[in-house]
Amino acid sequence: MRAEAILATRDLTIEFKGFKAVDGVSLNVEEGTIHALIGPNGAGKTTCFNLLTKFLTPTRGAITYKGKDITSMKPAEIARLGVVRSFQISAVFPQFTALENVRIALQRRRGDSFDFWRSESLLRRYDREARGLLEAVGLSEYEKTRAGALPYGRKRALEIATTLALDPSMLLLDEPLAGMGHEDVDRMAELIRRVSANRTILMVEHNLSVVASLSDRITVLARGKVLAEGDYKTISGDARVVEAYMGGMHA
Ligand SMILES: Nc1ncnc2c1ncn2[C@@H]1O[C@H](COP(=O)(O)OP(=O)(O)OP(=O)(O)O)[C@@H](O)[C@H]1O
Repeated sequence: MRAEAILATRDLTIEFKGFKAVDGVSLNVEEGTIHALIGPNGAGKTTCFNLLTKFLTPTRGAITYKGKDITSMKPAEIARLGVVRSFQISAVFPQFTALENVRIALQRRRGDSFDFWRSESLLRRYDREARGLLEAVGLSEYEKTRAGALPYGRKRALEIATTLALDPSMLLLDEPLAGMGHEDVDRMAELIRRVSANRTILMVEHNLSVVASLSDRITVLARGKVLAEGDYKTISGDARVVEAYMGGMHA
């Protein structure tokens, strides 16, 4: 039996001066799954992602989260509902340590004041939870390292930790593996799998082998439209998908 759609779009469309970058997309992301959005360059993945995360406003169509219409909400409003975009929203402060960054994110979730220079004792209360999150993303040994000094892959893991600090029920990941070497790719893929427990994940990702191993469901976009949808076996055996990727793939 199929799970319920937690995030859904209907006829989602955005036009830039008459050009439809996303054209009539209807998506159903099921609760508790890892759902990937893939497609050749220029397919409309980033634009679609920006629509879902409310960084762009659609020309037409609707987006619902848990049955609630979120089409005209702002990123901060959907974050309060539990839909959080990693990387862009979860800014990491380079001058603070990994532990401090997670503490600040926890403080933000609680809505405490930002004047952390005055409230060292208050922040100590978050230490235990922050350490737990650092451990969850494999960064325990880096807790005292300034975020700016972390190696690239570790920095992105820290971004995941600061996002998890907001306790999202749905995590939207924009190319989580971009720019990573093999070792970091494996580590991040494992991390995504781990944090997907009790959560829904939607990710735009170019690394097809990781998409294949992680995703429960994949939507293939091409020229702004949904070309195919299904598990990896289904979409990789679809001649239209193979054709759309020819010449445009960078996995
Ligand atoms: N603000 C904009 N104004 C005009 N055209 C845009 C705008 N944003 C995106 N486009 C166009 O929409 C199309 C889809 O772009 P988008 O970046 O969403 O594709 P993508 O699938 O994410 O590509 P890539 O894999 O290269 O990142 C492209 O042709 C792009 O040039």
